Order: sequence, then C-alpha cells, then structure tokens
Amino acid sequence: MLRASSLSSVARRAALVSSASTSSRFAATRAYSAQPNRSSGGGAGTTLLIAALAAGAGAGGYHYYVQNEGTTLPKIASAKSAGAAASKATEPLDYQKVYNAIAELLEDDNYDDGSYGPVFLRLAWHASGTYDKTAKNGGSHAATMRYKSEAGHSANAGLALARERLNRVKDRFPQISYGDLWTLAGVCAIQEMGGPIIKWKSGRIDGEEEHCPPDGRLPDASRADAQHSKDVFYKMGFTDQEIVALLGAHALGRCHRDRSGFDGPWTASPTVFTNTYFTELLGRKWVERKWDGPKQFEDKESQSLMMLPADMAILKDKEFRKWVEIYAKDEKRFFDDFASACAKLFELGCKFEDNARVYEFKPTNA
Ligand code: HEM
Repeated sequence: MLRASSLSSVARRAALVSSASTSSRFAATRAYSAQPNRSSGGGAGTTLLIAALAAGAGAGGYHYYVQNEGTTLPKIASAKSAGAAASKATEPLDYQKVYNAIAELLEDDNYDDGSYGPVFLRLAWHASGTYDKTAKNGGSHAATMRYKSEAGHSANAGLALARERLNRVKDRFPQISYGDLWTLAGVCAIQEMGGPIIKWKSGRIDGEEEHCPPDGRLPDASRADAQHSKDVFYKMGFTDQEIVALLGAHALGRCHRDRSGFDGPWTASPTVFTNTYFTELLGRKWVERKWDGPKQFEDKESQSLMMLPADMAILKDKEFRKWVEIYAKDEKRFFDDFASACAKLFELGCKFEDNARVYEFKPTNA
C-alpha cells in the first residue's frame, strides 16, 4: 500500500502518465487508486463445494470444485454446460465476444488498485512460462494449472483468484479451452490497460494431469544474479532483448505479502501499461527496504515503489541494461517488442493447426 505522504504526488504523476504517454483508448481505466490493498489472496480457496455450486448456478452454469490446499480447481463441467458446448460445437466461437466478456470483469473498486488486469496477465504468463524447449513440454497448451500439482507450485500462489473469476467467462462460452481462456485474458488485460495489440491464436486443449510440468521452471524473484533470469528464459527460447521487454510488464500490478511475500507496486500507475518500469529503474535511487519481509528494494525518495532483487539484477548485466535504456527512452519500441515477445510467450508449446487464424482484438475502450 502506498504510504499517505506519497499519495498526492503519485496521483499527480499517474495523471501525467495517462495524458502524456498513451492514447485515449484506456481513458476509462483508472491510472492509480489510493485504495487500501484489500487483497482476497489465496483465501478464496476455502470455497466449499456447495458455495461453488451455488455461485456456478447463479452464473448460469456449474463448476464442480475439489478442495485443494488453499485453492479451488474446476474439475468437470456439468451436463448442462457440456450439453450447451455440444450444441454449439459446430458454431465457430466469436473470440471478440469472449474478449469483451473478459474486459467486463477487469474493473473492481474493491480489488487491489481497481483492476484484475495485472493478475490475469500473471496467470497467462505463469501458464505459458513453464515451457522447456529441450524437454519440449510445459506451456499453456494443456492448461495444466487446473490441477493440484501445478496450482500448488509456490510461484502460482494467488492465481486461483484469477482462474475462478475467469470461470464466469467459461460459463458463458463453455466451448473455449482453459488455456485459450487464460491467454486471451492476458491479451485482454494488456490491451485494456493501454498496452499494444497482441496477436493471438486459439487451439489449446484441456490436457491431463500427467502433462503438468515439474516445479521450479519459473524465475525466482529473490535471485540477484542476471544469469538466473537468463537461464530460465533461455530454456523457453527467449533472447536477452525479449527477456527485458517481457519484464516491462512489471509496470503493472503489485506484490502481495500473502502470495509471494514481497510487497508493493513497481510503478505509480499499476493499472496502466507504459514503459515506466524502465524509467523508474533508471531514474530513481533504490535502497534495500528495512523490514521483516524478504529482501527487496524501495525508492529512497518516496519509499512507495518497489523492485525485486531479480529486477535490480537486470541493471548489472551489460546486455540487459542496454535494452532497459532503449525502452526507457522509446516507449513505441518497447510496445512493439513487448507485443512480439508476449505473443511468442503465450504460444510456447502450443500445437496449433497449420493454418490457425491469427486474431487481433479491438479494445473495448478504443
Ligand atoms: C525474472 C522474471 C520475473 C520474476 C522474478 C517475477 C516475479 C514476480 C513476483 C514476485 C510478483 C509478485 C506476485 C504477488 O505477490 O502477487 C510478480 C507479479 C507480477 N508479474 Fe512478474 N516476474 C517475472 C517476470 C514477469 C513476466 C515475464 C511477466 C509478464 C509478461 C510478469 C508479470 C507480472 C505481473 C503483471 C505481476 C502483478 C500481478 C498482480 O498484481 O497480481 N512478470 N512477478
């Protein structure tokens, strides 16, 4: 949560960001809110079967959930949903309609900084970033985070919240696979928060638990060496330039003590997609925060923004730093490079048909 002393300057800054650096497309998206961080965290996992059924029924469909160490997982669709899916199976899905339905779920004044966008994007990234190009497995194709073994990886703490919210869209469009739904939610989040258009393909399937990747494929935020990030992202098939571009997503959202243990936002406008992650990294003096949590950094001046050890690490590597400087100066270049790297991320390990259509969605606030 931002400390009171910094709120007015933060709010002013967010207004500047929204008027100066991005288009009117996201004018409806709140730049920053001084809302207390009322995270609902992983506690959502205590949902009882009966409550889940009731909620599902209210939304016009049913999800059966299994109790699962702090998370709830959709297990099977009901006969009603399956019947609806079968009857519509021959109709091609209008993915722009699905996109619009996800967009309707983004804003909520009672959640974090007013938007589920950041956590939707994190879900899409964690569903995709398990890909290993040598083992040729992992990635979003089989949506294996539906299963306890992957949902329970510590890196995925808090993501049940995003999965459960997106089940409302699954109820409306039962024929979409979970992997398509989660990655489309990532695309929608980026675009609706003012980011670039991300090309997207459909065709992921709901795979089996045996397809779950092993734990440990996602980056460890406490690692202060750039080599760790390189090792993790090289396994997915990314270059140094793509890694830095992807990390620019930390302009969005925040860390939560009840999820990762870290705390706070990287930028003063965590619901607006900008190149601010790079300008903040270079433009502020970062000092170690004195607190009872894991090692992280705070900006010396306002003590309201944070960086992870893994964020600071990219300043120490010559090649990484070169791209931080380029993206800090050139937001258009960042948007273009992020759009390519992100589309690649969401397609890792996917087995699309050869002639699979490439979709580009129209933002709802365009
Ligand atoms: C070295 C690589 C990375 C590390 C170590 C890292 C680590 C983290 C950590 C610790 C959090 C806080 C989670 C929480 O407490 O809720 C976080 C949040 C987030 N990350 Fe990353 N991340 C990395 C790369 C990425 C990439 C590639 C993307 C997307 C392309 C991304 C998008 C996000 C977003 C949007 C959030 C905010 C989530 C929210 O507000 O709920 N991160 N990341």
